[in-house]
Amino acid sequence: MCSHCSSEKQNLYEHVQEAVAFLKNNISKVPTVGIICGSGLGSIADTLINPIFIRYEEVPHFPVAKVDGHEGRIVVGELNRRFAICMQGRAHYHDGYPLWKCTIPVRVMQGLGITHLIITNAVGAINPNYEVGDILIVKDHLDLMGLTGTSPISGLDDDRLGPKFLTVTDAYDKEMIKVAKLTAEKLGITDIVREGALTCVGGPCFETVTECRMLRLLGVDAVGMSNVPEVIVARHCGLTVLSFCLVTNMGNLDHESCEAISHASVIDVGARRSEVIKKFVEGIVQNI
Ligand SMILES: O=P(O)(O)O[C@@H]1C[C@H](O)[C@@H](CO)O1
Ligand SMILES: Nc1nc2[nH]cnc2c(=O)[nH]1
Repeated sequence: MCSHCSSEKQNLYEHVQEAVAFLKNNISKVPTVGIICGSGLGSIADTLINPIFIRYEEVPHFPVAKVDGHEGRIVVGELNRRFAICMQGRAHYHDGYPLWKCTIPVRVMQGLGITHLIITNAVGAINPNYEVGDILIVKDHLDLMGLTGTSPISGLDDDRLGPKFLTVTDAYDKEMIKVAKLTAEKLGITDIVREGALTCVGGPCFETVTECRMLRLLGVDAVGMSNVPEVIVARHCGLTVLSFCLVTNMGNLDHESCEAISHASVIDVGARRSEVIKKFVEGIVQNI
């Protein structure tokens, strides 16, 4: 790690407080719900009434989103009689940020007052029974990055940020999952809603056939390049979490039928599902 990054990491708590103080000066009310929008899912923020926009670049110590289709701004506003804060886009590990930095927005939202966080992302399906356009409610994860030494909470050594060791077997809140499933029933979309296990890889390469087959053997249903580290940090700072993914492509499990995956097609699937996803999030927020 460069000396600049290590001093930034050592001062993470203070930096989060500075970002919180900056945003408190720009936001009139305390948000209670946070939402992180994945690739192609930025339109979730359009559901907020009387929105205020703040670009990530303006917020001290915030990591800046670098991927196309990630607007890179905070949107705050009313959502179903709640005051919500939405991250319209995120920074990824493959953008060159360490995971403790990618996840600063989670800590900042907690510092502002949210209690519940909805984390979304785009994923490739590893479970061959899934289909493009499905919504996957995450009930567990395989933290490949953490298992191999790249956890967003390693080396923080600051009790003010959270405990040194963390249980994540209960990370995916059962009540929130129940609310999400009930919302799917009310919307009549249970045929496209799945429940399963997610893994996050560093990217930015989409997986090869051999990699997808390995992930299938490891028992995951979908693979993405985000979400899991944010869930870990959200639990580290005591938030109640719901995580769901949009299946934007099938993982390639077979050399013969192998298809190229592009970021443009990922965004396109998100755009095509945007109305359903917006109603899904609105319904969930109404019932938490
Ligand atoms: O922000 P998410 O994780 O949804 O972004 C996904 C993963 C890669 O950054 C990109 C691939 O298309 O979209
Ligand atoms: N790792 C990974 N991330 C994705 N995000 C959207 N599709 C994919 C995929 O196939 N693999």
